[in-house]
Amino acid sequence: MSTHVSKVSKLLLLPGDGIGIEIMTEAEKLLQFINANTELNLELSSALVGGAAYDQTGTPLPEETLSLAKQADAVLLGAVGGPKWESLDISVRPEKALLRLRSELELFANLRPAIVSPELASASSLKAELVSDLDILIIRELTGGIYFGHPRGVFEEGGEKVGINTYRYSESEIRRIAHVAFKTAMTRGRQLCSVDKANVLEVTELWRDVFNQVAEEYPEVTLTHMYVDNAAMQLVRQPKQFDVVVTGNMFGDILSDIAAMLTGSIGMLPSASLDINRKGMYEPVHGSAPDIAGQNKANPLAMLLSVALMFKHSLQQPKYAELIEKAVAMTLTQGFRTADLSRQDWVGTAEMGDQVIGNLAKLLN
Ligand SMILES: NC(=O)C1=CN([C@@H]2O[C@H](COP(=O)(O)OP(=O)(O)OC[C@H]3O[C@@H](n4cnc5c(N)ncnc54)[C@H](O)[C@@H]3O)[C@@H](O)[C@H]2O)C=CC1
Ligand SMILES: CC(C)CC(=O)C(=O)O
Ligand SMILES: [Mg+2]
Repeated sequence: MSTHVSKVSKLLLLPGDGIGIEIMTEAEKLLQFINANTELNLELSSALVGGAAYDQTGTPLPEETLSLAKQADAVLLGAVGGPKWESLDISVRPEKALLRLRSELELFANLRPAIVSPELASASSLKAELVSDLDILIIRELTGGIYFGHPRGVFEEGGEKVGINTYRYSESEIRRIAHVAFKTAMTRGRQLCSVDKANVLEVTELWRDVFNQVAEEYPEVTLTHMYVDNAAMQLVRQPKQFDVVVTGNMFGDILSDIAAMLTGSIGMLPSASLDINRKGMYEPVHGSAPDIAGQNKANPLAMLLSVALMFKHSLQQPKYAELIEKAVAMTLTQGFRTADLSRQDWVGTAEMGDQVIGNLAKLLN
């Protein structure tokens, strides 16, 4: 009998709102299956975040949730927000909780892979030949830029209201994301495209200068620069020209939703948000999808692929990341599709999750 007891990994599950709850149910099923059928020892706990937390505690990010997140080895997040909380002041809206979590956990590096499996090339918004075997990675700076800069707010000025947000990056913030981007590019195709708006925004002129300086430390990587408006166009014109794309917080938010459609659906794009030690939070790129919430229609694959990223980056178990990715690919090859990927014969959120777990079971045997 084996006496080996593997280290306990403490995972915090934050379902949040809308379809966040449904897709997290599938992630939890997957994790419980792994716990019961492998040598891994995963300790799962859940906490409130977003609108659900606001309704129960009066704040979208209770101190208890933040403290559990800081103690966890990794955090999984579903999605936050929805029409119910849209009239609240921005300072207490569910989305603010997400920004604060990212900031408090210092998760400055957000990796958003857009990978097109051959089975889904026909589901893409582009012609299949433009996207088949596409594998690009968008790296988004996640704790700076216009979502965090000060001053911010709505002020009285000259007898009218003026709304202000500030696009701010320090040299050190740019340098640390640049190192992540260059190091990541070294592990892939060694092509790094930095996206900015340096023709009009001084902050991104600094961004470009710092990237050029850091590039000298990575001579094997080819660095190019592109303006964000062109990058948005190029992503849908010829996406395979990109390998790794790195950009600031808001540009990365927008470009990753565009990249999602190359894969067929925003329900396919996972993400990893990492701190300097690769401790992280893992969440799909999409939001709480109020239009389909509670209908068993959400695609859970972005969430399940985020679990795979967690095994790869925070738990140092690349074998399980690969197994989950394979189980997802098998499920697609078998023809299973949620409603976002197929007009007919689609399966619900729970059935899709069950199929992935069934395939994982086959791979483990
Ligand atoms: N990370 C997060 O928690 C995010 C939260 N939000 C919040 O979510 C709420 C809704 O935002 P929207 O702008 O509508 O963006 P969204 O990403 O929630 O939905 C956009 C569209 O994509 C569809 N969709 C999204 N995820 C899907 C999935 N897994 N399967 C199938 N279809 C899916 C939705 O049905 C909708 O038609 C807002 O309150 C917003 O602030 C938005 C983006 C990210
Ligand atoms: C609260 C938003 C910034 C969330 C979002 O749209 C994202 O992270 O992609
Ligand atoms: Mg977004």
